[in-house]
Amino acid sequence: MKKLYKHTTRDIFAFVLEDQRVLKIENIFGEPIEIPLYSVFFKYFPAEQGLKIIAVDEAPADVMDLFFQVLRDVTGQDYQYSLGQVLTVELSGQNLHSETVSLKSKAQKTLLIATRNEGKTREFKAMFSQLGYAIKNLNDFPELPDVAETGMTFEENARLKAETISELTGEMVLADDSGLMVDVLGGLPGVWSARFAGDHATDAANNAKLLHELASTAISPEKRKAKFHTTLVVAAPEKDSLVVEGEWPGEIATIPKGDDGFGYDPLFVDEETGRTAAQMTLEQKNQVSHRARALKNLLKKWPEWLRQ
Ligand SMILES: O=c1[nH]c(=O)c2ncn([C@@H]3O[C@H](COP(=O)(O)OP(=O)(O)OP(=O)(O)O)[C@@H](O)[C@H]3O)c2[nH]1
Ligand SMILES: [Mg+2]
Repeated sequence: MKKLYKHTTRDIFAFVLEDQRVLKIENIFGEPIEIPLYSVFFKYFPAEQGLKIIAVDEAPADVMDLFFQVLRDVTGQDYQYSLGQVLTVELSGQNLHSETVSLKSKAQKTLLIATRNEGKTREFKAMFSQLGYAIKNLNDFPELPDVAETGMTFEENARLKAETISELTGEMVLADDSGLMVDVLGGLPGVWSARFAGDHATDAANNAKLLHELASTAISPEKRKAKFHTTLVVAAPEKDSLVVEGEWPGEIATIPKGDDGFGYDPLFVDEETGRTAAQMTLEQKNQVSHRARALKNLLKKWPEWLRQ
């Protein structure tokens, strides 16, 4: 039996079920779906014996309704869902036709991030693997130039990095410009975070300078309020770039704590938990960080932007 679920407003989309098993997911032309549009929302990870579907929250309500209709048919279970939640559904091997395996390679995409910072890249790799994307950075392309960060704002610098590399490669490119903003320093080091203690400064030198700057002026915790900021820009040929932001509130510790992370992580205390970012695992930091929040905002807008 072949069952067609036709999307009400986007008629390129259909889910095809055979004998109540997920046989394949294809568009109305019978082609396997490999467009990234909804793969951002619904990701199919064939586990060894089954299929794991992760639905990220920001799909339009009518798409979610369709998705749940399919899930109910396939599993016989009623899944509850609320906005802001990430839903993971695992279907057992017997429910699946082996053809689903080919979906993975079709859906697997690579995204180039215009950064040479391996700390950022590690975080993006973990976040994007949830969405079925592999990540490359500029260290994988030694022939590509360093883009000078001559802007005065995070957005200007992120645009410079994303748009320059996209023009040179002809590919869609994501760039991150981020930094630490300390209240009592009027938002510094800000866009100069990587260069606070001078060009090519080490993380240790930047951290030492920050502690030095705060030593006399900011004794009490209220005076040490700060936030991490990220601006993400996605650039692609012939498109206006997509720009989103994310912020993480906290304060600056008086001594470094923790060994994980990079940059100012040992000095940045998360407002909620009182732990420094370097005392968090990668997974914990990726739940709350400025970068994670910016990515969440990106996912809200990305599919619509890709369709334009
Ligand atoms: O402790 C930290 N945890 C973080 O999560 C974080 N995110 C940013 N930063 C700091 O801000 C600079 C960004 O500057 P930035 O965006 O120009 O990046 P970058 O120069 O290191 O690499 P690139 O992406 O430009 O190649 C970085 O170097 C760090 O000092 C962080 N510090
Ligand atoms: Mg930089």
